[in-house]
Amino acid sequence: MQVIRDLAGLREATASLRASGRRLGFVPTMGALHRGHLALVEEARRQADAVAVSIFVNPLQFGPNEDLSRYPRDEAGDLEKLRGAGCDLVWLPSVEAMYPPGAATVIVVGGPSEGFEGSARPGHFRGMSTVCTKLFNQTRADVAVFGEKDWQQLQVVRRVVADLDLPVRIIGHETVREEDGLAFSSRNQRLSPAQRALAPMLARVMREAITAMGRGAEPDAVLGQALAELLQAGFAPDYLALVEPATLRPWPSGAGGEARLLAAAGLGDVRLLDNMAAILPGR
Ligand SMILES: Nc1ncnc2c1ncn2[C@@H]1O[C@H](COP(=O)(O)OP(=O)(O)OP(=O)(O)O)[C@@H](O)[C@H]1O
Ligand SMILES: CC(C)(CO)[C@@H](O)C(=O)[O-]
Ligand code: BAL
Repeated sequence: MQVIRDLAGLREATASLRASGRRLGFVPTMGALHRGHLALVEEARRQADAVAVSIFVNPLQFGPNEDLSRYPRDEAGDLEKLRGAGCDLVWLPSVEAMYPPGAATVIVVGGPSEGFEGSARPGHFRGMSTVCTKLFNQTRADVAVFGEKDWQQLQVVRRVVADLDLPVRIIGHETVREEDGLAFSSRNQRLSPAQRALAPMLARVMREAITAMGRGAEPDAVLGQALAELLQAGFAPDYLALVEPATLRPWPSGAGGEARLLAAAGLGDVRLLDNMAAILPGR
């Protein structure tokens, strides 16, 4: 496994892969890797001949009062896990290499970046879209794999790639969960034992709401009740909303079909995200 820290080295390594006719799969991450990330690496291996993973905690997608300085980091552990997962190349750029003095271009996305995480974290999707566009250009990957755990992010990336005609195919991979249902997330490490014990309730309440709505219960009433349960249990819920899956527009009242239920809830200073498909019967 090659570990590359400078752009010239990356260009050389990816050019030699392409010269040998191999298709490159790519998994962008912010490190502190867990089983969710490793599932994306396996998916990239299925989709391509060689796999590159980037580890870069992107300052541009964190707001001034967010957890950039507290974001978990474990480079040695990550490299060990990636070796075991059969990754071919790890791209570890520095902040200075990614954003040299004078850098002044960002990607601003409308549509699916509006609302939800876009409202809670102003500038987040601009920073995420900018770094992903740069990473796609730096690696010249054929395929990139993203987790459905960050559903809105996945839709925003698809929008950027379509709108800017970027020559990379985006694949979404289903959310990987702990046995108790909690979606793996690097930030889970920052939950106290009591918060960690409570955290799976978010997924459970979402599943129960989806079952009730699937049986015809009125979504507003079901989601209102679910929010109240989360609040009562000690979460600070931000949203629990049914949306049209690709555009993230509000799901039309009374419509049937496959909606997406999106949720974000604070537990201490950790923001938990989750989402699930919801099949609605229509009225
Ligand atoms: N549980 C999971 N299942 C599937 N994909 C995941 C999971 N967790 C993260 N990913 C995906 O891994 C990629 C890198 O994500 P990132 O490094 O931010 O990890 P994370 O666990 O989402 O961290 P965070 O705590 O910042 O949410 C993203 O495409 C993300 O959606
Ligand atoms: C895609 C990403 C690596 C861009 O920094 C990040 O948003 C993430 O880890 O999901
Ligand atoms: N996992 C999404 C990236 C972020 O929270 O900044």
